[in-house]
Amino acid sequence: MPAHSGADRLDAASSSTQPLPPAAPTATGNGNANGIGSVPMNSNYRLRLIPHQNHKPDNYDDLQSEFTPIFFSSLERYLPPQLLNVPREAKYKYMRGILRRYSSEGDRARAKKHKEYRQKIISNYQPLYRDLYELDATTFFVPSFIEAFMASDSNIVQSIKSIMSEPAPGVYTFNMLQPRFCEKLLAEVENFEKWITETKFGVMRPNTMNKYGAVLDDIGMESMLHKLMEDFIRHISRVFFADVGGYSLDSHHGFVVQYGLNRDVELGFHVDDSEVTLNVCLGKQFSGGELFFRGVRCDKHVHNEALPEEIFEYSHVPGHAIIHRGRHRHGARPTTAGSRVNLLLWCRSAVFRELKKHNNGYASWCGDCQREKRERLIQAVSEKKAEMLRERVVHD
Ligand SMILES: O=C(O)CCC(=O)C(=O)O
Ligand SMILES: [Fe+2]
Repeated sequence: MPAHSGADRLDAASSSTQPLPPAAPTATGNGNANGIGSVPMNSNYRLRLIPHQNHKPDNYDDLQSEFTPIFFSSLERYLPPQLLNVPREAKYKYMRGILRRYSSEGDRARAKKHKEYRQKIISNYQPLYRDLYELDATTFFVPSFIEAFMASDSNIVQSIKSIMSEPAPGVYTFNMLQPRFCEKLLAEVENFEKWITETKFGVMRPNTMNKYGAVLDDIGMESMLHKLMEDFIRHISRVFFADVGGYSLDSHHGFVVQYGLNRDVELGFHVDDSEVTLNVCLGKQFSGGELFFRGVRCDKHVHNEALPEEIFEYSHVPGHAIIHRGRHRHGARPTTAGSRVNLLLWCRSAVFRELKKHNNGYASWCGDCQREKRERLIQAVSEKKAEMLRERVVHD
């Protein structure tokens, strides 16, 4: 059964990063640490289930490894306490041992190819604005966004809530990016597109649903976007999305999508390969392009009809962000005039994915799982009641 009628194609909405259904691991090798970092592994290699939140990991950018450096800085927080402060080389060897042990030959070959692909871009593409490649909160973000994260530990939840609107359950919006930052990022993306055309470079698009768009992680923005996730998005996730990993977000897929004349027109109905998705409109001027939402569902219920109260439409505003669970079914209406470019950050949690494997098919965040559970409870209560009544009749 289609998720809802009309032109939305939940079943056709496949992407290299998220065929639907079933949710599949990323095919782009872009930093998904699935299956690692969450459980004791064997007597030689152990990781903690809960990360050391206050530990500041080392930087592994300069190491020549078959794995992306961000894997190591993410994984470091899960090291056993006695390994947290040993020399970087020792931590690196330990973590590389884990990664080698728990990744298949195929995974490693794909990761190696992807690394070479990135290397090719980074050594040939000349960025337009180098200052975009390192996170600088004061030039990237509007003051209200920065201030919300400066509150003390005891006030941070209230402070984050104070800049958010919740126009529909589980969908939050807030002002985030400065106009000048949006302009520069748009120009950088245009510059990259120009380079692709001139050099005829065989670029990989963010997913198979887009013919246009660029993976920002591939052009050198991976560590900047990782910092965005670690320093800001994880805190938001802790407040609003505790049921899908909360603060444990530890890897991401960062990209832009482009719509308009000679670009993509719309985006079919889908779910993201993420626990939490941040979507920020960069501009420029456009008509249409609204996001439509149809409720949060697990794999088992992903094609079920939406309830009327789950139907929600959102109009993008340049500079403003929308954040939602990756499993919140959605799509984008046609951009009917002008040009629209959005920045997407699909944030993932290895711990959440590991724990999800053991949830016996019940997803607390899925609207239909919740309804089924409620119905089972009501059924059980009424059976108990009937039994008690029968007993009373016998007694009387
Ligand atoms: O066009 C948009 O704003 C939505 C993009 C989106 O949902 C995605 O890339 O996963
Ligand atoms: Fe999406």
